[in-house]
Amino acid sequence: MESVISLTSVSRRYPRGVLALRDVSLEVPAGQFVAVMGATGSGKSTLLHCAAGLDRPTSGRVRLAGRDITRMGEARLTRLRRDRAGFVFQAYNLLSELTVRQNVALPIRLGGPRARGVDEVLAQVGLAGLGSRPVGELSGGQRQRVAIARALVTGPAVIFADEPTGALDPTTGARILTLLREAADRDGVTVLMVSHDPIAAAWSDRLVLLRDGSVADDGPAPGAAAISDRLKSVSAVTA
Ligand SMILES: Nc1ncnc2c1ncn2[C@@H]1O[C@H](COP(=O)(O)OP(=O)(O)OP(=O)(O)O)[C@@H](O)[C@H]1O
Repeated sequence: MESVISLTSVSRRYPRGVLALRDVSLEVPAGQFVAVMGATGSGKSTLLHCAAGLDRPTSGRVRLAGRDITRMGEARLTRLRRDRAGFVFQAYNLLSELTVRQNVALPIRLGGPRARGVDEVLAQVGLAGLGSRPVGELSGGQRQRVAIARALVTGPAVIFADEPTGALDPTTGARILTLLREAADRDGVTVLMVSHDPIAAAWSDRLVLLRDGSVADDGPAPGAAAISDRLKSVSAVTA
């Protein structure tokens, strides 16, 4: 089966010469939950942005949900992201004056597919009673659940998550990770998550470790303690 995320020999050089990704290849099948880790500056966010079509590689090829996005025009790319991808970032990216229900319905208001009912996804993330509350009144964990509900409402092929639990306490973070795990297991959504936290990464199926913009290790995710050791060994070589 074709990969939902496919990077072939992707490199990304920023202005002023920083080579943030070096010849990265990655194939992620449907329903796989992948954690990307590495020292600060190793290229994690750049990898996620290139995979999601939020940034363009300097060389190499990117496919997303079966489409070659390497040279796709901005308008088509925006529609593809809207229709096939969900985003859960640390800063939530929610509109705090709008209600929970309005935030979740936003991708549909913007023309995305109405794959799921708003109330149905709110129930799935445990926010059934909070639909009419302004997002500005919610806790961090509740806001992140709104972000996940909003990501799920269009029935995406993939969810891109950048430090989704970075601002949350461990218990609240575990609830968010349970929801991402469920999206992969129950709905077959592919999840690509960047995280600094070995405990968060231990929820994934597969761990990709970056070092200086290259894939240093790629395999089944072990437990949190082993992830922490691997991360240290990968980061130590850089230092
Ligand atoms: N817009 C940009 N312009 C120039 N250089 C950039 C830009 N964004 C990132 N970089 C550089 O590219 C490299 C990789 O950055 P990236 O943000 O992908 O790393 P990261 O692993 O996500 O880091 P962190 O864990 O600190 O978020 C770093 O050296 C960074 O300074």
